[in-house]
Amino acid sequence: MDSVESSDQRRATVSQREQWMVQDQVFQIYDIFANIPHKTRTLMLELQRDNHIEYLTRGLKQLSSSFVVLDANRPWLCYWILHSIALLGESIDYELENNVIDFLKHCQDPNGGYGGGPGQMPHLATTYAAVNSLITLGGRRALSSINRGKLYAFLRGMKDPSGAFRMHDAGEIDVRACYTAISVASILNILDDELIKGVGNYILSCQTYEGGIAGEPGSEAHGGYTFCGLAAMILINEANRLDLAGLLDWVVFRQGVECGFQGRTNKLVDGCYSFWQGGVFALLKGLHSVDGEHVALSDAEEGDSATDGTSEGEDGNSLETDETCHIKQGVGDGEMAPLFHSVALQQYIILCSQEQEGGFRDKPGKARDYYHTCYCLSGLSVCQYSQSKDEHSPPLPRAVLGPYSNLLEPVHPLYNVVLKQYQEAHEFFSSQSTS
Ligand SMILES: CC(C)=CCC/C(C)=C/CC/C(C)=C/COP(=O)(O)OP(=O)(O)O
Ligand SMILES: [Zn+2]
Repeated sequence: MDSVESSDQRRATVSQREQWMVQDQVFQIYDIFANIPHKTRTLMLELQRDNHIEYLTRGLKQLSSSFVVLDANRPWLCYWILHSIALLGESIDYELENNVIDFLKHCQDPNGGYGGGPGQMPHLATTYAAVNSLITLGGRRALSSINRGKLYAFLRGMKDPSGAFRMHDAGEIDVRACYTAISVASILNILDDELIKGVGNYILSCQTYEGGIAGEPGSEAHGGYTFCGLAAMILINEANRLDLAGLLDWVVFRQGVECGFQGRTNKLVDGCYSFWQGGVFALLKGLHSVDGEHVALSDAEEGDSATDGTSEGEDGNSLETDETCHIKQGVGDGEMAPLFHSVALQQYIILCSQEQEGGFRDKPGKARDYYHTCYCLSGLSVCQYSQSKDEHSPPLPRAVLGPYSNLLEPVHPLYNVVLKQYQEAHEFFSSQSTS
C-alpha cells in the first residue's frame, strides 16, 4: 500500500487521523458547552479582556526590557502585541510607548526599511510589522519617525525586473513580499505606478486550480497567501483580474465542521486562519460595495436565499453545535449575504482558542502565543462586523457571540490595523511630502 501511495495521499491519511483527534477535542468542548446551565454558558463565552491585557502588557514590557536580545522577530512581536491591545480598545502608557518608538527607530536602516533588530538587514516583513506598529501607536512622534523617502527607495530596491518583490536583498520572491511592499507603500501614501508595475501579473500567476492563491507559482493555495494576494490586488486596483468566483469557492470550503478555518485542503483548523481566511471574506465584502459595483462574484451570488445555519438561542446569538457551516449564497436584493458562518467562527475562537488566563492559541492542547493572540482577535473583530452595512453602523447584538461587551474595535481589512488608527495615519500622510 505504502509503495503506491503518493505523498499527497500520505499527507491526507495522516491529516485525516489528526483531524479526527482535533474534532474529538473540539466536539467535547462544544458538548460541555451545550450541556451546562445557561448562566455558565454565558460565562464561557466571555472574552477575558483583563487577562488578555495583562498577558499582552507583560509581553511588551519584557520585550521592551530585552530589546537588546538578538533575534529577528521583535518588530513582529511589537505589532502582534500592540495591535491586540488596540483591538481590545486599550492603550499603553507613555513610557512604554516611547520605548517602542525608540526601539523601532533603531531598527530603521539608514537606507530605508526596517530590520528584525538594530543593525539587521532591512526586510519587507519586519518593515510591514514596524510600520503597522507605529501606525497603531499613532501620534506625531510615532508617525514622523518613519523615513518615507528612504522607505520608498528600499521598496524600489526590493523590486525584481519581473515586477514582483523580494523579501530582502537577494531574498526570495513571493506573494507575501508583494503584499507587504504594496501595503506599506499604500498606507504611507507613497504607492506609485513604478511600484505597481508587474505585481498583478505575478499574483495572477500564483492563483491555483483550486481557486486560492499560493506563495509562488506552482505551489499550493494557502489562506495566508490568499489574503496577501487578494489584498495586494485590491490595493493596486486589479482584483477583477483574479478568478474571484473560484477564489470564493475555495475559501468557503476552508471552514470546517469544527467551525474554525483551515489554511489549506486536508489540513487542520487553526485559530490564526480566523483572520487570514476570515479577512478574505471582509475583503470580498468591501469589493462588492465599491461604488455600488458588483465584482465578478456572479456565480456565487446567483443562488437562492439559503439558511446560514444559525439558530437563535436564549442569547439571540447561539448556534446549533451539530450544524456544519452552511454558506448563504445570495439574497437577490443587491445586498451581500453572509458567505461564512461568522457566529460559528466566533465560537471556535472563544471556546477553543481563548486561554482563560489570557492569550489565544492555534487549537486546544497548544500553547498561547502573541501571533495567535493577534490573529484570533483580528479574526474575531472581522466576524463581529461581518454583517454590518458600513464602518459607521455598530454590529447588531446577534452578530456578536457572547455578551455585547465582547465587541472589539473594527479593523481596516486591507492592512489589518484598527480602523481609527488607519484613519489617523491616512490623514497624517496625505498632507506630507516624501522629501
Ligand atoms: C503579512 C504576512 C507576512 C503574511 C504571512 C501569511 C501567512 C500566514 C502565510 C502562511 C505561510 C505558510 C505556508 C504556512 C504553512 O504553515 P504550516 O504547514 O505549519 O500550516 P498549515 O498546516 O496550517 O498549512
Ligand atoms: Zn496558526
